[in-house]
Amino acid sequence: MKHLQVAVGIIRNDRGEIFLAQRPSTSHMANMWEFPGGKIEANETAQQALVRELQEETGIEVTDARPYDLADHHYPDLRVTLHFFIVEGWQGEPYGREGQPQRWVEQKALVADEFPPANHDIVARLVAEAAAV
Ligand SMILES: Nc1nc2c([nH]c(=O)n2[C@@H]2O[C@H](COP(=O)(O)OP(=O)(O)OP(=O)(O)O)[C@@H](O)[C@H]2O)c(=O)[nH]1
Ligand SMILES: [Mg+2]
Repeated sequence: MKHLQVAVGIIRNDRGEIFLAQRPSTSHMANMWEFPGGKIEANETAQQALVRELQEETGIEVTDARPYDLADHHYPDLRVTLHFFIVEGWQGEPYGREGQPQRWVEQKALVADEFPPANHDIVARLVAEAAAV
């Protein structure tokens, strides 16, 4: 089975809101909400892929990102390892550069069911940490 390594950015602003994008209707996990990101190429570190993907998908230049968590998931047709980063420094203003709908959501108001199954534990962790503040 194909196994993808994926770099994913949890972009958080100073109001504690997180940037979400909607996956295209024709993609894997169509129409689900996601943290922007994409596949790590063979010649890249996870961090390099993160910077490149956020440039391509949201137009921002990442200046501060730190590793947050890893998630492994087996979809019926595909295995993914997601490398999550918390992104709290960037230049520019993120937007759906590939035309995808976007929204900012308070961290404590994230809803796991809106995300692909591979994200569920991470979303639960983010909500729990927001509630603990
Ligand atoms: N970007 C992103 N991908 C995720 C998340 N959760 C999750 O299961 N994935 C899965 O990770 C895989 C790769 O992500 P992707 O489709 O964004 O990759 P990419 O930007 O390189 O896509 P491309 O092939 O169109 O260039 C997909 O199968 C997608 O369903 C998430 O929160 N963000
Ligand atoms: Mg992507």
